[in-house]
Amino acid sequence: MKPKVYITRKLNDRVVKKIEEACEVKMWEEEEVEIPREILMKEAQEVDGLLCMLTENIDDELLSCTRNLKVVSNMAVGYNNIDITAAKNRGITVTNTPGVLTETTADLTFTLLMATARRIVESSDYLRKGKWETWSPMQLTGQDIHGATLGIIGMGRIGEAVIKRAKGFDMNIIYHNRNRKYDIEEELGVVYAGLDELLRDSDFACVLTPYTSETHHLISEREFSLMKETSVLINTARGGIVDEEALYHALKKKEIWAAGLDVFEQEPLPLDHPLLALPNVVTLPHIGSASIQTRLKMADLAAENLLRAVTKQTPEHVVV
Ligand SMILES: O=CC(=O)O
Repeated sequence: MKPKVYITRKLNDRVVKKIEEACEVKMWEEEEVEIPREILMKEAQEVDGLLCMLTENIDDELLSCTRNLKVVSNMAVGYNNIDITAAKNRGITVTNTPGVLTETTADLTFTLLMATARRIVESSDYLRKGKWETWSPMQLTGQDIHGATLGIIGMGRIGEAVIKRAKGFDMNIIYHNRNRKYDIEEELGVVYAGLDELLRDSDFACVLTPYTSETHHLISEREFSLMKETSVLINTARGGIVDEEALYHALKKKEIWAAGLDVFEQEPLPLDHPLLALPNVVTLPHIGSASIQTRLKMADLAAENLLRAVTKQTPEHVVV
């Protein structure tokens, strides 16, 4: 009998066909609508494998309803949506999709940094709203990117890829990480800093650390008070790492100059969120890895991880 799997969002036919060669597949057929919790709970009960998105909360309650589940294959590199300890205690493998999205997410991180520094969205709206009546010396002036100091908080694969882009702009690069990365310091000529020192010295502070209980609200009121009035915060990691209320106040009080955010504490971001009322915040709907090529590679890798686990082989990217 073929293993049973459930896919929590419509994936492209090619990937689904590949999974169907080895498995009995059911899928939530919607692309833009999340699977309701009660349907997911029901579908997860009998399956051997679950291929899910970062939008699904795979918690202890859900895992406790499953009878045959062997693997949760997350189509994302971040896995804060999954209770890793609960999965481990039940002997359920959890996999993710690192590597394939590194360069694409670094592209978006740098795009967001540049868009925020040079007020690109605000300037485009200015023109479209008919406000452009003349050229004037200080109109829509932003911050220079070239020669500025970039502080990277969380030095993993994406951080390294961002550094390579920043070097093309002659930026000075400092980083903070739980463990120092001497090889990267040597290879890329970047300098380690304590978090407070990094916040004090950076013109652009870029959050790229995983979201865990230790990094929850890592950047909050105290941290914003250390930053320069001209500095820009960029977050393309997870919303919960930055205390959004503190960020709002820091921007209002002009403790920092602007923020570029691809991720939020609550996603989708409610339209009445106070951050959306500020002109110096660039907001994106969690599109870090959203290139056609990369999203297809992520789906392939999530499928490969799932197939390996349900056919008793070791997947390439095991979290636990
Ligand atoms: O945010 C996206 C991911 O973790 O892959």
